Amino acid sequence: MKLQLALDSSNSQEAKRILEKVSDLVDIVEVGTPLLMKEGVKVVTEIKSAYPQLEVLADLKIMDAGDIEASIGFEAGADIVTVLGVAHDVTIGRAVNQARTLSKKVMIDLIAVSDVRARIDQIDAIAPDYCCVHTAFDLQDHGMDPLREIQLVQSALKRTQMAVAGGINPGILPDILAYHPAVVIVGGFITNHPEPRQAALQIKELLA
Ligand SMILES: O=C([C@H](O)CO)[C@H](O)[C@H](O)COP(=O)(O)O
Repeated sequence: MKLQLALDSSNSQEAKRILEKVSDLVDIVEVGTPLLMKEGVKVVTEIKSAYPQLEVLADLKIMDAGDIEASIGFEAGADIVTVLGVAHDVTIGRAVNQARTLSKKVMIDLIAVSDVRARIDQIDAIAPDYCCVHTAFDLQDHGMDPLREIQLVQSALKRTQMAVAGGINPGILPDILAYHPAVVIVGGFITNHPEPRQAALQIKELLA
């Protein structure tokens, strides 16, 4: 099981300071959407060259032009790019083809997919690398319970591995781990913690 650290700060200096403290504890570094929007894909290049041993994910949340936009992330140095599950199948397919050509990976983000039961089979048929059950930032204080969706997705996926994201902390993590996700994505619990390394160690202990 991999730990992905989501760097969602809109300031790359701050994001890099946190990464420096925990880089040995994580498997995948996510250059988050706010950071990409603010500073661009050059941050992906900078992080990949500073930490070549880590996988770097560019959270591009691609919605159209799957091959063109995936290439932008891959050419910047990303090992993985994200594509929205609400995008058309052809968009997902083009991003996945681009990833296959370059020996890279695609993670599909299920954020805002209304009928997950129906959509998950269609996405799995395209065989991206990961499919992420994602509780949106904006819904995290709305009492959302991701476990039903995690169970549904885990039981439906045949060709694709499951990732889980959105407000993950040590309170909910044991319940999530019961469904054996391939990737656990943690952002704010680590990055907003007064001691990010302590927070990451707490998560690592639970993953072990
Ligand atoms: O993808 C994310 C969100 O949509 C903002 O772009 C976050 O990286 C993801 O939710 C993980 O962060 P936390 O919810 O703070 O753990």
